[in-house]
Formats: sequence, C-alpha cells, structure tokens
Amino acid sequence: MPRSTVEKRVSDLQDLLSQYNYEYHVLDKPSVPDVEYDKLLHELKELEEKHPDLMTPDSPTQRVGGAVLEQFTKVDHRSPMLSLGNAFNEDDLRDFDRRVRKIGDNDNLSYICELKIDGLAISLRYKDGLFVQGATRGDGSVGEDITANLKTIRSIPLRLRKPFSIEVRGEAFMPKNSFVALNKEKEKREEEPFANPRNAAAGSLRQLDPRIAASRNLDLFLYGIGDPGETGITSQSQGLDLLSGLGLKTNKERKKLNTIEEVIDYINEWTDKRADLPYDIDGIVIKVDSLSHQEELGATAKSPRWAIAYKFPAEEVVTVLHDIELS
Ligand SMILES: NC(=O)c1c(N)nc(OC2CCCC2)nc1O[C@@H]1CCC[C@@H]1O
Repeated sequence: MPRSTVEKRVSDLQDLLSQYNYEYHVLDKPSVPDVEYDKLLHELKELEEKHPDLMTPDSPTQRVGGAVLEQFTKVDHRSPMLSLGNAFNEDDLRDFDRRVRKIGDNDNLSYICELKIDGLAISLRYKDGLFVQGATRGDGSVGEDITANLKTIRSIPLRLRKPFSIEVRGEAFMPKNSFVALNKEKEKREEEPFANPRNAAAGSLRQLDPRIAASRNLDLFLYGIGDPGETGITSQSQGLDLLSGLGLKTNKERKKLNTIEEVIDYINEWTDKRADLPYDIDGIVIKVDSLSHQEELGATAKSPRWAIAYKFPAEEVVTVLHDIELS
C-alpha cells in the first residue's frame, strides 16, 4: 500500500475503533459485534507495528502499556478532592436542608441527587482533549499517579470529543459480576478473595503492572469538574451534561429535585432498586445544584456544606449457620 493510503487507513481505524469503544463502554449501545471490533483492532496493531511513526498516544492500541512500574509517583491536586459529610436518617436530611436554606436565595433552590458509587475516587486530567494523567484521591491534597492503570479502563476516552483542557473527577468501581468472577478465579488459585467490589477496585488500581489492572474489567462514572470556573457552567447538572458531551461516562440515574421531601422519596426508591444495579452503591449524594449557591455555602477543610451523603443502613449480614447440632 502507498504511504498515504496507509496513513489514511491507520487514522480511519483509530477513529473508528475509538467510536466503537465509546458506543460499547460509555453509551452501553454497541453498533458492531465484538468480533468486528477485534478484527479491526488486530489490523490497526499490525499497521502500527509496521509503521511505528503512525502510532499516536491516544490510539486504541495504547491502552495497556508494557512497563511494570517500580512505584507510583505523587500528584498534587490543584484543588482539594473533598470528602462528604453523612446523613443516616430523615432528621439528618431535614437538618441539612435547614442549614442550606439559611444562606442564599432559597425561593428557587434545587438539589441534584446522584447514586453514591461505592468505589475509589479518582481524578483525570486532559490537555487539549488528550488524556494526560490520572490519580487517586489520596488524602484529598496528594494522590498517586495511576495513569497507566486508568488507561486500561475502556470507558475512559483517551481523547475527548472536544479539545478541552480540563480536570474531571469521578469514582472507579468494579461491576458486581466482575467481582464474583474475580473471586472465583482467586479461590481456584487458593488466593485470598476480595471482601467486596470496592476493595477489589482499589486493589486492582494499586497494581504496578497495568496488565493486571487491564484484566479486572474496571469501570468509572465521572461526577465533578476540578476547575469548573473555566467551563462557564453555573450548576452541577450542567456540569454533568458537559462531561457527557465530552464523551465521558456519567451516571444516568441522577435527578434534579426541588424539596427535601422529593429527595427522601428518591432515596426510598433507590433503597429497594439498588439490589438490581450492576454495581454497588452505598448511598445517595445530595448536592445543591447552583454553583453560586455552593460558593456561598463553601466548604470545611474536609467536606462541602453544599452536599451530603445519605448512607444506606449496613445490610445485616445473615450468617447462615449450617446444620449446627443443637445439643
Ligand atoms: N461516590 C460518588 O458517587 C460521589 C458522587 N457522586 N459525588 C461526589 O461529590 C462530592 C465530591 C466532592 C464534593 C462532592 N462524591 C462522591 O464520592 C465521594 C468522593 C470522595 C469520597 C466519596 O467517595
């Protein structure tokens, strides 16, 4: 094939495979069967091996880097990755609502409710649309650089749909069925199984060999923007729509509500429905939607005054006592 034809074929394959990956892992609506994806990926790998100068850092072939790291380097978060205060019952929620309504214009106060994904908080940095660095939350100010492991998560685009320079935040997690399969594997190898999907996700992202992380079927939902000022958004709900428009995966169960009573209804709805989700949630995050109202409320050193996490009661662990002979 003449050089220009090869260049065009490689570029077309990179775009096509990135689009197929987006449809499958972000939209959960694949437009081609896996076998078609695998065939094209194989063709691209071969062409890039023959013409290494055509391989780009955001090529779909570049998700699993070769090098096993010695250690993780530290990353200073440009703005702190806060944690959340907890609410355990309706009174706690009404107290939160009263505190929020003390400050700011309350006639048009609205909340946005998000499922609280039970995983590991992470940060992704994009420069001119290209994924350049990923880090754990760490202590909120300093995290660990796990870029190589995050690149293996198929729902993380290696290039945004617009050339934004932006830092986004979300929760990496292991889906329930991947957790069950992984523990079956571990038991076969007589290895210690993980206690829950959250530990499995954290353990997988702390692997120094990216090939191990790549084998763990991790996923991720984005829910925040580290530097919202530069994007022109005025609310959390607009921020989530912006993330989605950039090709990032956000959780579709979010809901904008106007009163704490509606929030309590939403919480009751998900208390039952959560068992049917393909991933673990440990609560519901309630956020004041308006960014200017968030600013008025501010944050303590640890957590924002404009958000709270309602935590589901810990499921009573029923240990079935097998055939105990009661003497
Ligand atoms: N786990 C989640 O699904 C989640 C969420 N949907 N939204 C937030 O918003 C917080 C982040 C900083 C201020 C508000 N935090 C979440 O998880 C937190 C992050 C750090 C500790 C918890 O995992």
